[in-house]
Formats: sequence, C-alpha cells, structure tokens
Amino acid sequence: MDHESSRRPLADHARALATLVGPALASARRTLSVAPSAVLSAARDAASGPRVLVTDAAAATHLPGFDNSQMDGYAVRAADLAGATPSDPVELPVTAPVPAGTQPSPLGPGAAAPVMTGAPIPDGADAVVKIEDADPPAFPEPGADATVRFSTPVAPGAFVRRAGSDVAAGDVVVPAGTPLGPAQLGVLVAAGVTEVDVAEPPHVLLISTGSELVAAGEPLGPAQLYDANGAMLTAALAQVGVRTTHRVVPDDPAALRAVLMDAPEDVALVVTSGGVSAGAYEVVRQTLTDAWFGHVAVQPGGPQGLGTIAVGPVEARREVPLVAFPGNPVSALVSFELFLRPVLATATGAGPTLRPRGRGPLAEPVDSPAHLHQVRRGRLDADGRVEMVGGPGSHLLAHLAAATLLVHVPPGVAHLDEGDDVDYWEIR
Ligand SMILES: Nc1nc2c(c(=O)[nH]1)N[C@H]1C(S)=C(S)[C@@H](COP(=O)(O)OP(=O)(O)OC[C@H]3O[C@@H](n4cnc5c(N)ncnc54)[C@H](O)[C@@H]3O)O[C@H]1N2
Ligand code: MOO
Repeated sequence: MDHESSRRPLADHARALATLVGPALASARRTLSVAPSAVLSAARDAASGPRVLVTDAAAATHLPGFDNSQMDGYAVRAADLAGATPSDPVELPVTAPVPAGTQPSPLGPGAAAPVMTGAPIPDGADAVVKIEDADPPAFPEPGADATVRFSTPVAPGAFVRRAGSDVAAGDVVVPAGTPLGPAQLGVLVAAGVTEVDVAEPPHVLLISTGSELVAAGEPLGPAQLYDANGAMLTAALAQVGVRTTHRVVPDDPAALRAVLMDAPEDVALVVTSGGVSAGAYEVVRQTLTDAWFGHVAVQPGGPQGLGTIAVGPVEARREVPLVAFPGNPVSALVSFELFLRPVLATATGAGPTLRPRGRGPLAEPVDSPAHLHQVRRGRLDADGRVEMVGGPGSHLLAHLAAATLLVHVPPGVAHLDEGDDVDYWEIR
C-alpha cells in the first residue's frame, strides 16, 4: 500500500471526501429560530462557531429611527441663513436645548435650537451648523436669554442624519446566507429584529485515539502525551461553524465501538485522529473495516481513512460519514486544511470557503519528495519572501503554531531554489 504508485492523488482524495461529506451535511441541515440575544450568547462561546442566517431578516424600525444631528450644534431653517455673510451675519434667538433622548418642540422660523449629536432634529429645522462655526462657538447656559450669529449660509440637510438612511423599516437588513458577525448582530439589534432563523451548526463527533493520550491539565506519566489534536480540531471545526463532541479513546476496538454507539443522536459526521497507519495497534483502521484506508500522495497527511460508519445504539443505528486523519498533530491539522475545511465551510457558509492564497519567491532552497505533494509551514520574511518555519516533520507542532502560511510544493518537484516562486495558503 505504501508503494509510490499506489498512492491516491491529493485531488482525488479531496473529491472523494467532498462527495461523501458535502451531501451528508446538507441533508442533516436544520434551522433554528432564535432571538438575536440568543445568537449573541452563542457567539460568546467560541466552540459553537458563527451562526449563519437562513432567512432574510427585515428591519422592524427605520435606522436611524428619526432624523437626528450628526454634530453638536444649532438646528436651523437653512432659508433663515441664506443671506449670512461675515460682514453681515444673521443673528437668531436661541431656543431650549435638545439633548439626546428628548423629543424637541417644533422650531419656528427665525430661531436656532442647540442640538446634541444623535438628538432629534426639531420639526421645521432642516440643517445643523456645528458649534465651532457659530458665534459665539459655545452653547449658552440653558434658560439664558441668548442669541447666536451665523456668518455663512448652510445647505439644507447639512449634518442631518435622515431617518431610514441606513435601512428602512421592512427592508432586508441582513440577507440569508450571511454569517452573523459583530456588525450583523449589532444591526439586527439596532433595527429592532427580535427573532432570526439561523442554521443549526452541524454536530461532529471528534475522536482522538491513542493509549498514550492524556487530557489537557492532567498529570503526564512516562511515555504519555497531551491530546493536542482534540484541542486543535475542536477549534478548527468551530471556525467553520461546526459543533463538536470530543472523546478520547485508547487503542482498544471495544472502547472505540462504545464511543460510536454512544454518539449524540444528531451527529452528522465522525472525525478521528490517529490509528490509521501500519502499526500493530491501529484502532481506527482495525475497527472500522468497511471504510477505505490508504495513502494519499501528500506529506504530511499521507495515511488517510474515509468511509461510512454506523453510530448510535443498536436499536437506532445510523450511517454517517467517517473522516480518519493521521495522528501526528501537524498531519492532522494539515489534513483538515486540505480535505475537510473547504467542504465544511461550504456546507455551513460560516466563513470563506478557501483560505486566502498567494504566490511568492522562496527565501531559501527547499527539497521535497518528488512523488508527493509536500505541504511545508512558512511565513513571509521582511522582504515578502517565503521562508520555512521548521522542517517537514509532522510532529513539529510548535513550528506550525509559529507559521502563518502553508507552502505547497507540488508533485514532480524534488528541489526549488531560493527565488523560485511557490504557492501558499494564509492560515491566520
Ligand atoms: N511503517 C509505517 N509507519 C508509519 C507510516 C507508514 O506508512 N508506515 N506512516 C507514518 C505517517 S506519515 C504518519 S502521519 C503516522 C500516522 O499514524 P497514525 O495515524 O496511525 O497515528 P498514531 O500512530 O496513532 O500516532 C502518530 C503520532 O501522533 C501522535 N498523536 C496521536 N494522536 C495524538 C493527539 N491526539 N495529540 C497529540 N499527538 C498525537 C502519536 O503519539 C504518534 O507520535 O504514521 C507513521 N508511521
Ligand atoms: O504523512 Mo505523515 O502525515 O507525514 O507524518
């Protein structure tokens, strides 16, 4: 199986995975109706990922809700200032001030009303002169019998924020398909929307396999290591709008079967890490014998598994797709980036389908096995050239954490010189 010619090309595996997982997620899709405040509390929980709107949301109120001032200044009738010049200013009596949050009386002709930023424009007024442009350039004490002079005309509409100029009541304020980020949540609340339809994030059962694994924070015994893949893949799944139930199982088929039987009833996909290569204790491969296991012509991320497995208790068995990643941490996360992220991002609409891509010159020479598509970790140096972060080893997790790019060396290329161009994906 490990023979070079028997390796599945990267594009073939990506297609096989998308064909299996994409439709399964689409048919498992459910819609929830929630208040924006509920979306907001979900958004605080990073592990639940962004919510995506399923139905257009219409504004319940105009935004702005009323004509209001863009500046601290005087609300006036523009016609009153038409003849104002520096040598012959227009002098007007000052009415009661209008703080934000109060409904002003109408403004008659020949008067100026102190109005604060965001406060309603009095009926009758059609422009605002900012306080710096008035004479005197400071508001009188409320209740004082004051006048104010203006030495230039003002255009009708100046510094007036019209009701509905952002969105009108009844118009679509956030269209279906939009991930609800900070600005979208803000405008839903501002426009008085009380309920939205969002897609329920798909639920993935994520299983870290390995008898050597210890949960984060527990004491570490000899030959044991922390379950980095669980944390990494949970976070990676959340970024594309996926909910995760995470389990750790030892290299024991009975333990893996038990976790699958105990799967939450709405699980739409199972993702595993570890236990897929050629060792004597490959629990995933030895237990899930109906799935395809083989090598993809990529490094890291060579050993892969893909298929359909039964989950749930005997009386309520369901078939769901299985994606089995190799255990080496860099292999697991690179596999996610190459194969699963695009499919999940497309299914959930929670983020861009593809990572931003670029191409640039290498800062150093790079060697790669010619029969494999090699994915190296890199970053841009001060001159915008692509430098490697660490070597190709799939255990170099700290180097992955320090990298900002996945650098692609395609199959058929054994060596690249400094200055040769490479393709890269931006991973943060
Ligand atoms: N004879 C061969 N040996 C190996 C081959 C091969 O083709 N022939 N492939 C190598 C490659 S490439 C990879 S990648 C790994 C894949 O191995 P498995 O998927 O079976 O993973 P494990 O053996 O369970 O673990 C590999 C490595 O990763 C560590 N690990 C596993 N899970 C986690 C986790 N949740 N968090 C942190 N680290 C984890 C594990 O301790 C091992 O060090 O196989 C090669 N061998
Ligand atoms: O292909 Mo393994 O995934 O490099 O280390």
